[in-house]
Amino acid sequence: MRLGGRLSAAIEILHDIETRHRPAADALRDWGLSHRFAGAGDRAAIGNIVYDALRRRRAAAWLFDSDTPRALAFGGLLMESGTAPETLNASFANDRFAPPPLSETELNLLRARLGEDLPEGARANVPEWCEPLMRAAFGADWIAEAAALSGRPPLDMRANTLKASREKVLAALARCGAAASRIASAGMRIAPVAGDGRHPNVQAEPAFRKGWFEVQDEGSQIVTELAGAAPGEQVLDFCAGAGGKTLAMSAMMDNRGQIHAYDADRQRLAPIFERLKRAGCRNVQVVADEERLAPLLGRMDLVLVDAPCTGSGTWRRRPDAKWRLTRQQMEARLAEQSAILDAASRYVRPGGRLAYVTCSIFPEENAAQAEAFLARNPAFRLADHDAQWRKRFPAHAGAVRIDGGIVLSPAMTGTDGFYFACFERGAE
Ligand SMILES: C[S@@+](CC[C@H](N)C(=O)[O-])C[C@H]1O[C@@H](n2cnc3c(N)ncnc32)[C@H](O)[C@@H]1O
Repeated sequence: MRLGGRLSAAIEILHDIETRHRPAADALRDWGLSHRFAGAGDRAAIGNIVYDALRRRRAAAWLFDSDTPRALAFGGLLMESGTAPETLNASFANDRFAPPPLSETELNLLRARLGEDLPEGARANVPEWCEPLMRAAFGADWIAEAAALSGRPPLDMRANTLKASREKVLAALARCGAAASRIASAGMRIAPVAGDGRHPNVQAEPAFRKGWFEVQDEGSQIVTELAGAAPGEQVLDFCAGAGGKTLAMSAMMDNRGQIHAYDADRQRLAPIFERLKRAGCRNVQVVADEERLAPLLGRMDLVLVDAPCTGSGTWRRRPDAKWRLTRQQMEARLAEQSAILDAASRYVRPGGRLAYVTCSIFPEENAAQAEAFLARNPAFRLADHDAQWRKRFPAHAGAVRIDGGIVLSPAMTGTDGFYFACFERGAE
């Protein structure tokens, strides 16, 4: 397919996402299934146009004074590629699958707007109602932080040290362009794709099938390292889901001690069994019924709450979720977070710790939850996060924002946005 055909496909898929309120990944997959002639390269290029349009939706809409799928697709492509509008039009010549070229009116508007500074909202590319939340999180840096959340993400992996060192995995992945990541101790990174490229399918690599590594954002690896599960400890992973952090903790514990991996939603836990087997984790017990946690009350060295949240820190990877999120949904997550924190805290032994994690950058889900938890639960006190960060990552002192706990973000740490807070239960 030529660029024009790919752009037409992206417009069709954006239309599907907008009108049927579908997740972008589902709309792309369905398009691929009904257009089998399109090769992997075409599908990747179309996916890039769709995701770029969604990541920079407000800027694209401002460029065209319109938020139709056509405006978003053209706008995202022009901004990401830096192509001149006239050059794009010229590339449609003799391409019967190309969309109608940019009209004179559109060209005139673009000529004016591409030379102007984008207004704040368009530079930030977040929904209007989220702007005060971003300001509260990052103060004067909020636009730069929001803009970094609108970029393309890298592909991050974690070497599974139960089976292989990072050096060994990097050697096995040499042709994929992976390098050691900056902060996480077992992290590896493949840079964001450029142009119409795509990341290699690392899960098809023999090293993946042998369990030598997992795909996991570096931010997720960092917060798990901060939680600090140690060999021999008793750990409860209270929101284990598919087990991303369970697996990482098992490796940190060198398979010694015990992790109890619980999730309120059985379906979410389903993939964990296969993952544990492949990764060679032998110190994990999966628990699907809350009643079965009763013997653990007051006995855990560490309880990890990887809470359900708005996911605002992951908008680079799931830009469609950015525009679907509502204040009501956020309120629902806030209520869940405080209830889960209270429930999970009951399992911490005197002298033990409770780690709270979200993949959100909004203070209401983060520092405000931490503060409210401490006010409700005087047996706990906030850990010294600055000291904790410096101890764990001495080469990166000052790389993060301390807001009650620790804030990570694409602009500060080059990772997804995450929050980590640790509460220590007093010894009795
Ligand atoms: C952020 S996800 C967990 C991701 C997982 N820890 C990982 O690293 O792959 C949040 C999880 O919390 C679970 N959850 C929601 N409400 C819960 C509750 N009341 N108790 C325990 N888990 C809950 C959800 O089912 C979901 O799997």
